[in-house]
Amino acid sequence: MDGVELSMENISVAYNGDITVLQGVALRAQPGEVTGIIGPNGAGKSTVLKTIFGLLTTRTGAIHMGGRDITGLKAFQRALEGIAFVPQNRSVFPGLSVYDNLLLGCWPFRKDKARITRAIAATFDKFPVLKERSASPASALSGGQQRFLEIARALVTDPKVILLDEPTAMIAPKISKDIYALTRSLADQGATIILVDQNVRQCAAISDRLHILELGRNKAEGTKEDFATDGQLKEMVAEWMNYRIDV
Ligand SMILES: Nc1ncnc2c1ncn2[C@@H]1O[C@H](COP(=O)(O)OP(=O)(O)OP(=O)(O)O)[C@@H](O)[C@H]1O
Repeated sequence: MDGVELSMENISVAYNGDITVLQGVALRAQPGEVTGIIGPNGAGKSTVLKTIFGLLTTRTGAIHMGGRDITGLKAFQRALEGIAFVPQNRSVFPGLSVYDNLLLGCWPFRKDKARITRAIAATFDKFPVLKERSASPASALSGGQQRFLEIARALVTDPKVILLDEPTAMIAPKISKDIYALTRSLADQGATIILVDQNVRQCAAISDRLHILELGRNKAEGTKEDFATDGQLKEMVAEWMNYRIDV
């Protein structure tokens, strides 16, 4: 997987025209790395991912992908450029089969039948349980399997940048471990991963770089080592998130 640098500078976003949620947020994510975004409820973490994917309009600032300004692109164009988004809320189509759910993920290249065949075969190689359940309605899968289906559906486009919003929320610990391992391995294969997670411990464990948001603004950022060695950063997270990051 070939990732590319994804950056946002001075991004401000408002819901419904006047509820300003992000105020001048900056972020940089590199290929081969997991960039974790942490912060309290309502800090704007999900809004950052939705903004990168093009679901919300920016008031100020710019988003660059591989050095190219993508601020004006619509979501489907960003998908074609290689951004994939796995939203926080359940997003499988419950009445459709596993196969058809994956087929919908191929929508950006729907005219390229050969690519669709290759993409779904590769997905089944990576996720054998989805192959076994290919004809089952998605609703018949367990919660963890549905989560894997959502991630697999995002991966069929062979994305360069993968946005994951709380991928282990409401998922059993054993499956969560597999999801974190998959996230780490996607980065190790070269993808650029941006992970929003309430689980500070797990997020810190698999991230290379962390951004802390508070009330729609950047509060702190650094590598995992910075957070483990810089006394001020370490204390901030320890006090406020009730968790001490150690390398
Ligand atoms: N569709 C919306 N319309 C209006 N306000 C919204 C909308 N979605 C989110 N907000 C508000 O924007 C702010 C940031 O929300 P967001 O979901 O980005 O935060 P978050 O850091 O991801 O929080 P959480 O950890 O609770 O998911 C919150 O105050 C939230 O109430």
